[in-house]
Amino acid sequence: MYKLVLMRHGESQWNLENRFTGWADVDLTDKGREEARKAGELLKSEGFSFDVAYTSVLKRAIRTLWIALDTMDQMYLPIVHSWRLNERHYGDLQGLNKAETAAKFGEEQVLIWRRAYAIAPNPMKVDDPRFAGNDPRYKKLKPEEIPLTECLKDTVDRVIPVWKDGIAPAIKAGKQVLVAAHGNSLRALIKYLDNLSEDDILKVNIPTARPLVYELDAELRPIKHYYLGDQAEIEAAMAAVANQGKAK
Ligand SMILES: O=C(O)[C@@H](CO)OP(=O)(O)O
Repeated sequence: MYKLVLMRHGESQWNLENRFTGWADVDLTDKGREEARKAGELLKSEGFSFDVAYTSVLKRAIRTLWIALDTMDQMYLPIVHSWRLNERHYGDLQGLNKAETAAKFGEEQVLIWRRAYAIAPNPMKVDDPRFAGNDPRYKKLKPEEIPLTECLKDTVDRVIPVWKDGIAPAIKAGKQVLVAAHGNSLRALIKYLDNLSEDDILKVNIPTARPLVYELDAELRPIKHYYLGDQAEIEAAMAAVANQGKAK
């Protein structure tokens, strides 16, 4: 039996401000840093120790990983950064307030933009200053790999190669892997691992900086999964994520 730990980043500035984030490179709040520290404490107290970590190229996930590894006294770990683990690109919505968008376009429309499997928000324009093609960290990507918007299906398609070519072989080689990423890139991985239907993944909301343990069989099929920590707190944090798209 193998174990894999998935973790969303701690609270970011735009989580606090309730803004669509996607590929915007927003940092953690003080609370987010504290959440990452607590996650590291929890992992340490539960006896976890890792051999390699995977993360995105966005600082909220990277910093969460650094803080957790620092807390675990595992800063020496090799870290693989992959753009494929970035948050789902939110297209033209990036930067907008979720509640204000719900008040303007309706909660139902915002739920579609946030959680529909195959419907993406309107694309960003290539001459938009927010366009990732202008950012040096993406200069090695093929133009068609740089998103202007994504639905979760698009995110699944670009996350799976880093699973198949990086994370899965590392686990099979006996390495203990920690993945620090984002709400929707982790939902993409979870949809694939658990073979969830489009309806089932719609209801999955991932709380910030809560270690999610997957137990996997020899073929890396999930046996079970569970969050470490106070279950009532985790339930409340998941409900709070779901409610971010309400008009208030
Ligand atoms: O804004 C985002 O990029 C994501 C994660 O914070 O939000 P949501 O849960 O609305 O998909």
